[in-house]
Amino acid sequence: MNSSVPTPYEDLLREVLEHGDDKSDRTGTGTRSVFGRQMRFDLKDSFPLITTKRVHFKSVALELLWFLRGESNVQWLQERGVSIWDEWADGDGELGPVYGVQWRSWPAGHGETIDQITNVVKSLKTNPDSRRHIVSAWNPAEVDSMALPPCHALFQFYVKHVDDGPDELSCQLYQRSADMFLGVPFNIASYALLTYIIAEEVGMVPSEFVWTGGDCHIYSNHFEQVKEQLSREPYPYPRLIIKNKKPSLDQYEFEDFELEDYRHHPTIKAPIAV
Ligand SMILES: Nc1nc(=O)c2c([nH]1)NC[C@@H]1CN(c3ccc(C(=O)N[C@@H](CCC(=O)O)C(=O)O)cc3)CN21
Ligand SMILES: O=c1ccn([C@H]2C[C@H](O)[C@@H](COP(=O)(O)O)O2)c(=O)[nH]1
Repeated sequence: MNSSVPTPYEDLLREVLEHGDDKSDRTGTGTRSVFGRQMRFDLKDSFPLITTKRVHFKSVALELLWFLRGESNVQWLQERGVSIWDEWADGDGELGPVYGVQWRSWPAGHGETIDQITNVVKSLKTNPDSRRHIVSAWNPAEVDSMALPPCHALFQFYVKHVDDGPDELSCQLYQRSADMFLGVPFNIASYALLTYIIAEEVGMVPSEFVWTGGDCHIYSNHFEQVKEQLSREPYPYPRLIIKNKKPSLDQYEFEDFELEDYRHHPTIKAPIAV
């Protein structure tokens, strides 16, 4: 491995493969798993898009924009060529009250809803030192009506003040269940991008993304793919530029983001466990 490039993702992937416990799971596929791990990614000079295989950034970005628009129907994604949620949707493309709904319109009773994203942006601007910059997708009253209960369940922002410079914004995610090969590279890039977008919105600069995982697993039908991936030399991460600031978070489009110098190894295909 190239020692100058930090590889928290590949290190955890190797740990799960070599030291995880074999375990059955809901999908009937079988996994190897460890519980409770953390990875940290610097967002200051680079963007953590995994390089040891190709990660389709367009799908990541469009999925995040779909969350930020409060959507719960896969039609919006399908119209843009993204099919990653198709297996879980019903005949009308509906997923139930998943991420976007909980982020933007958490039902609060009496017909009222809570827009957690607007609230967290407001709290970052008006009370940066608060320890309550939290967004939760885990709504116990609604979990049973979701096509899949949220895996990336809760996140928190943190602001660091710097002499002679803009405030720095960090984000930590709690992911209760982590498909290390297919899901996690998407999840890391998605929350890194969210941190860039929120930082832009509140006039700060992105600092660090901290990923905390509960059940971190590799599906048994991904073992060969993981071995291939771990035989590869990682490249330095790319950089991300937000080309235009939008007046509102749900107005961003894929074309507003530019990935620079994404050098990566080839795609590795794998079946998704449904
Ligand atoms: N078992 C499982 N793992 C997941 O990661 C996952 C779920 N289920 N269910 C809900 C969402 C859907 N997610 C997905 C679904 C598909 C891919 C996938 O097939 N990725 C391919 C191609 C991506 C593309 O063409 O855009 C990959 O090679 O990364 C990734 C994440 C993440 N989530
Ligand atoms: O963003 C996501 C969404 C899903 N996953 C994975 C984690 C698990 O392998 C499955 C969900 O199954 P559960 O039985 O509900 O835990 O999907 C992910 O890694 N990232």
